[in-house]
Amino acid sequence: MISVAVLGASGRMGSHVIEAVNGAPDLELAAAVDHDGSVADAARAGAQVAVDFTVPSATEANVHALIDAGIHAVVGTTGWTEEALLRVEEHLKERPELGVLIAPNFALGAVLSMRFAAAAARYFESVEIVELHHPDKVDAPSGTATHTAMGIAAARAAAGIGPSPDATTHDPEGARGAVIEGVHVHAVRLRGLVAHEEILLGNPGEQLTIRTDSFDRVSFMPGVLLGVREVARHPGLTVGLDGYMAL
Ligand SMILES: NC(=O)C1=CN([C@@H]2O[C@H](COP(=O)(O)OP(=O)(O)OC[C@H]3O[C@@H](n4cnc5c(N)ncnc54)[C@H](OP(=O)(O)O)[C@@H]3O)[C@@H](O)[C@H]2O)C=CC1
Ligand SMILES: O=C(O)C1=N[C@H](C(=O)O)C[C@H](O)C1
Repeated sequence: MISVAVLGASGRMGSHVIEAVNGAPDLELAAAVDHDGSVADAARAGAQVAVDFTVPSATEANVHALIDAGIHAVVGTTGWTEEALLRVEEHLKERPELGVLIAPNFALGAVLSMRFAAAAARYFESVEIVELHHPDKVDAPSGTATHTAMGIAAARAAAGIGPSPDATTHDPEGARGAVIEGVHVHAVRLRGLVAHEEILLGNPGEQLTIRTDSFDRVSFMPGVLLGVREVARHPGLTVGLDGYMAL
């Protein structure tokens, strides 16, 4: 049995994770921690792995506290910067036996979309991303879109491809969206949506669209459970669930 703590327990994701852990024969729920609790509660309860679905402003401190407490971490919370990831990597040197997985998206379709987009990006002149989410989401662009853009940018740089063509010289309202490593990202917030992303790739006379849709948060649970089961076997920092998959 793996003993699991859930941070952000009463949130939209945390409540699904609790249900998924309770339904898994090889996992047991050690602690459900919310805003008024802390990582110390997870440690006192003997958790081996903690799952964090909290808020961008809290997640880094949670991960450092989990490392100090000797608890493996599976993190879905978004908002991570390169500097914050480096700080976690540095901290893990003190506890080389621990694993930390930070995954911007646990839905298998989204994980595959990111891989497909990076593979396709070198064959198309233009690429842009549209992410679409429920209006209660606090961060934009989404962690998934940011990770997708970074993967695309890395693939294009490795292939020696420059930025997508764009004649825009006048955009006082920022209509061309955020630009992440040269890739334009557009964020839609709409009641009724859960989590969706389209990667649009264009060449003269053709377009490839890669689209992933999470219609329900149950879509994230197989990936979260994979992370919980695998994290202790992957010491150090892993960014992206694809690091645990045979892709
Ligand atoms: N990687 C993935 O596959 C996915 C990632 N996400 C990401 O997960 C995060 C959470 O999303 P979602 O569940 O929709 O958000 P919610 O706002 O529904 O849930 C966040 C929860 O965290 C609690 N919380 C805030 N601070 C702390 C803290 N310091 N310790 C413990 N709990 C805390 C909040 O409590 P209170 O309300 O009292 O402040 C709330 O219950 C977001 O960053 C989102 O982008 C979402 C879906 C999938
Ligand atoms: O807040 C959400 O809902 C989601 N957040 C993650 C992100 O920012 O990419 C993952 C998924 O898109 C749902």
